[in-house]
Amino acid sequence: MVYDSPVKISVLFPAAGSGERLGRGPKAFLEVGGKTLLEWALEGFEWADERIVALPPGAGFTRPGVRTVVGGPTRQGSVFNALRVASGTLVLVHDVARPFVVRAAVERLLQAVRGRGAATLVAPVPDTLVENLHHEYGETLPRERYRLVQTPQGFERELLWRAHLAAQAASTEFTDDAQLVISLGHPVALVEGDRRMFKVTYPEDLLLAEGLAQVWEG
Ligand SMILES: Nc1ccn([C@@H]2O[C@H](COP(=O)(O)OP(=O)(O)OP(=O)(O)O)[C@@H](O)[C@H]2O)c(=O)n1
Ligand SMILES: C[C@](O)(CO)[C@H](O)COP(=O)(O)O
Repeated sequence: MVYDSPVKISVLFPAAGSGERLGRGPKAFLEVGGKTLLEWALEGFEWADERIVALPPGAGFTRPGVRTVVGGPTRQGSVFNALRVASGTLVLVHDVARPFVVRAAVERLLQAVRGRGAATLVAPVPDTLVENLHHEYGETLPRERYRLVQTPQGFERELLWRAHLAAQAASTEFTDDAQLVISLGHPVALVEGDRRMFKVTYPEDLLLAEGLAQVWEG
């Protein structure tokens, strides 16, 4: 897609998860390096025209220039609630569970979204990849064929909206927005991400995040 003039960009932040695998309550309000994960994620997109956060039900958060909505029971539901009030031509969706936002990776993503209409950051698989065969070493998979999916993911807003409406009509649930768009038959470009944009998922990830926060230069 070629855009004649600068386009409005909305960033949606699903932040309504319960953080079960971490076991410390909703992750959005956990602190690393003296800031909550939500604050880290928002700061990474301060340049955006519009930022919309889907909060856990009952949670309060106010910040000038940031809109909030109530999240849904699933990540997909939370993104849907934010998307329905978004007004940008392009929309990025970014997990607040990924506090470290690498600007160069986001720039690469935006360039792909402008050209292809849909793109996601991905990272290589660093280790040998093996099938778990009832707790025994199964078949090894050719890791160069696989990628770990990161966020942000970016889309033309109209395309993502149609994908969410179709999934809702079919009662299908996906773990990310790329799969929603693919289910409409639209390809999603893979763009080199950055391993620092890891998802804080398990307790030990908090230690890694704390260490990275100490040396983070934005
Ligand atoms: N109902 C939900 C579930 C998840 N999320 C968000 O989606 C992202 C996905 O990350 P994940 O690690 O799965 O977060 P949680 O769902 O909180 O973690 P867990 O699955 O361990 O409960 C997070 O930013 C999370 O806040 C959301 O907005 N609404
Ligand atoms: C969107 C995502 O971050 C891509 O890796 C991921 O799927 C979300 O986390 P979940 O644990 O699947 O909810």
